[in-house]
Amino acid sequence: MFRRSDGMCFACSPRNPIGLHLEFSHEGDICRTTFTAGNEHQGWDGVLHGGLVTTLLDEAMAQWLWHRGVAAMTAEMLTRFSLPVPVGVPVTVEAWKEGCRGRLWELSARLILPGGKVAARATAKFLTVKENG
Ligand SMILES: CCCCCCCCCCCC(=O)SCCNC(=O)CCNC(=O)[C@H](O)C(C)(C)COP(=O)(O)OP(=O)(O)OC[C@H]1O[C@@H](n2cnc3c(N)ncnc32)[C@H](O)[C@@H]1OP(=O)(O)O
Repeated sequence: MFRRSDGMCFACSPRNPIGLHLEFSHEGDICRTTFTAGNEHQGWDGVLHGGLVTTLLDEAMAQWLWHRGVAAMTAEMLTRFSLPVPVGVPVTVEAWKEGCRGRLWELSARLILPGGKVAARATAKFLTVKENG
């Protein structure tokens, strides 16, 4: 059993002082957010840390599910980093469903740079979990 978020989600809570403060919109089958990384988010100079690229993709997929009333946890995730993501520019992250079988959900996500190039892609499996409120 997992408790509902107490509002301190690192990725999406507006209350988390060190969080990413992501806000999501939903259009058809796509869940979308934008994010501009700061210097505090970099690994290599000027480049968003890969772990945070994965966080953005993971959260977008989780929010696709959450928006539809599905409480699920990431059980497996594969990320392909195709291009460095520069800090200081707004990037777009999109997620969508690939399939569902019982408790198992398969989703994909991508991170798009200004100009339209895809810098990272992910596929993930989520498992529905029980919430106790
Ligand atoms: C306010 C806004 C908030 C917004 C939303 C909240 C914020 C979201 C945050 C982003 C999302 C995250 O990062 S979540 C955090 C990162 N993830 C985690 O910490 C998860 C850690 N793992 C776990 O707790 C667990 O392994 C679970 C819950 C994922 C699954 O455990 P379980 O429920 O006991 O299920 P289990 O018996 O292991 O598996 C059930 C069935 O699924 C199969 N199965 C298990 N894993 C896989 C897999 N990767 N691929 C295929 N199949 C799998 C098993 O073989 C089994 O098949 P069969 O025997 O039935 O045939």
